[in-house]
Amino acid sequence: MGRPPNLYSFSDADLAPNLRKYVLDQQTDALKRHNVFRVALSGGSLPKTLAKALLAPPSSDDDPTPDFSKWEIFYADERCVPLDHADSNHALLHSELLSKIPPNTPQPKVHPIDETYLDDPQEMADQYEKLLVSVFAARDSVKLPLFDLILLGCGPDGHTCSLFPDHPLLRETDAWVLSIADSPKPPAKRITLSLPVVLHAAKIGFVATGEGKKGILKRIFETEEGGRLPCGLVNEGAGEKI
Ligand SMILES: O=C1O[C@H](COP(=O)(O)O)[C@@H](O)[C@H](O)[C@H]1O
Repeated sequence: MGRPPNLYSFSDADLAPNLRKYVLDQQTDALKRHNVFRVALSGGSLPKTLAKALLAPPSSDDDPTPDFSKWEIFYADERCVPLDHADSNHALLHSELLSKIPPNTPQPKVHPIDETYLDDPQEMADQYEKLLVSVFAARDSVKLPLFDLILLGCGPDGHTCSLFPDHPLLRETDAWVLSIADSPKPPAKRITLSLPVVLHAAKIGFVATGEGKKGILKRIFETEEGGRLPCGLVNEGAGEKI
């Protein structure tokens, strides 16, 4: 078991500045380490919340700003749909955040899925894994990719990425990227980072907002069975890497 997670609770008004500080602190650390900030982002409610945090004007001259020219963005999970489809996590991030980064400023490098493989989730996962290998294991072979930050959502059933409760994918130990063709939440076909990849990240942050998340957070943190839900497994397994 890793370190117990830090839990923070904010009013709606305070979430954006605090999330901004958390993300930009990770940006600062990553840029000091290797002059690039490699993040994996979830879909669902996260892109909107993140956009609100990152696109706000700095509150003071000392407030760090996102240096998107140094960002490399990957997807923690993605649905096997076209990149402009309403169900696409990339489409969501694009409409909420990417499209709003001022065009006259340097843009992040974004790694969406390859649409060639929409009908073949396993091939899609293999291709995304190859992409991760080319980025994270270009010079040395590594057992797992080391993201500087993975930002996760928490579904009302305790799923995170596209790792669902009691699903056999939770037991996968080798692959970096997995496919799922029977997601209980539509669309059925998706790809997702594996649990070992998520747990290996330098920093992992869950962002859960709104009344609707109260019940599942209670289950995760206050019941024994909550520890076996995907979100609970991340909490149990994560530890400080850097
Ligand atoms: O299907 C998904 O759901 C989770 C949770 O979404 P939320 O709307 O409850 O925040 C999300 O993190 C994941 O990326 C997405 O594919």
